[in-house]
Amino acid sequence: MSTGQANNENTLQATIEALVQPGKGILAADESEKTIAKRFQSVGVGSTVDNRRWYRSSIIAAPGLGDIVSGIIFFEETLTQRADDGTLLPALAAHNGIVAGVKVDKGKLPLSGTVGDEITQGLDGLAHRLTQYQRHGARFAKWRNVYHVTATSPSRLAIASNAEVLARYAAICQAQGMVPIVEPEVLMDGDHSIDRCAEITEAVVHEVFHALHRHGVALEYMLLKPNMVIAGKDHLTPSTPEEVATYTIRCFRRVVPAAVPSINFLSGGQTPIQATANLNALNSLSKQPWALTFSFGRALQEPALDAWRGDAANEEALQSALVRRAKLNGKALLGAYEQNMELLD
Ligand SMILES: O=P(O)(O)OC[C@H]1O[C@](O)(COP(=O)(O)O)[C@@H](O)[C@@H]1O
Repeated sequence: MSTGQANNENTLQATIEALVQPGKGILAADESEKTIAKRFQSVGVGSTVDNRRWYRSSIIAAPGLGDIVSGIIFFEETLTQRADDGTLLPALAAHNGIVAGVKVDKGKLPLSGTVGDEITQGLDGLAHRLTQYQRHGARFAKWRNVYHVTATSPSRLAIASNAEVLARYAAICQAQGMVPIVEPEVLMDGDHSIDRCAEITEAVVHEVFHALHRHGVALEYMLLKPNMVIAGKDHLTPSTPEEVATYTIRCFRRVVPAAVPSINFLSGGQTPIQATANLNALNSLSKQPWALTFSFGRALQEPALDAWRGDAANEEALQSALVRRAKLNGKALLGAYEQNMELLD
């Protein structure tokens, strides 16, 4: 092994140790411009550069957040923004005991040759961008692929080509000393059953690990950010936490190698309470080879956005709503969350 490779491995290992800590998870605050505009609109706020800067600096600085959140995924723009007192936001995160990462994909496009499938773009120039992100303090990266579920989708082509792209991204990150978060998201949109979600998730994640192997990605130095196995939002009967836990664990035991240190679930449109209850059920089963934790976006931020509603005077309420939700998820990591905790302050 060359000295460069050994240095890289030491860097990757240090980042994994900072991110994968008992009782902690990751906060996803990397909404693209279109997505953050939707989230802000839901609480009557316009998505200006300064509103995004102010809101994100408030969540990053939330007192006590670092006790439950080991890392925050930033959107590119956030890396170079400053808090009101002039502190750069990655430095603010470090000050709160939190590692900064960054979303590096460039969104999705229709996948030619398919009906309704999409492919994520952003590989061109990625190595160069990573160097810049690292200079701004990012130590890990995230790339999201999406898979729509219908009776005939996703196609084999979508499963194969998205896996290839995700593996190339992960290999480029590791070569630069950045830990990749690998996110294949089987969407919850639709009326499909939990069995259909399990079938697709198993095929998708299996293909992703096959591609990661082909590209020589070291599984010890990556994190997986998948969907939970759950029925579609419009399915007649919603999945119970016990069903979600049983199906999810069965699926991932089949296709995720034990070398992966941690599975950090996305919330995917589950309500905050539902996501916490499901995470709790996942951690109530027998011990698994990987940590089972969160990398929630909406399920952590919804209460904070609601408390804020665009008024700076609500900063304390925003921050305490976020930390409260994070703490409830912290309980879920121990399998110690109970629904009546929602009523407590
Ligand atoms: O804005 P985009 O690129 O569509 O991403 C949407 C969001 O999906 C996530 O990957 C998962 O978020 P959720 O937990 O809200 O499903 C976030 O990291 C990201 O902000």
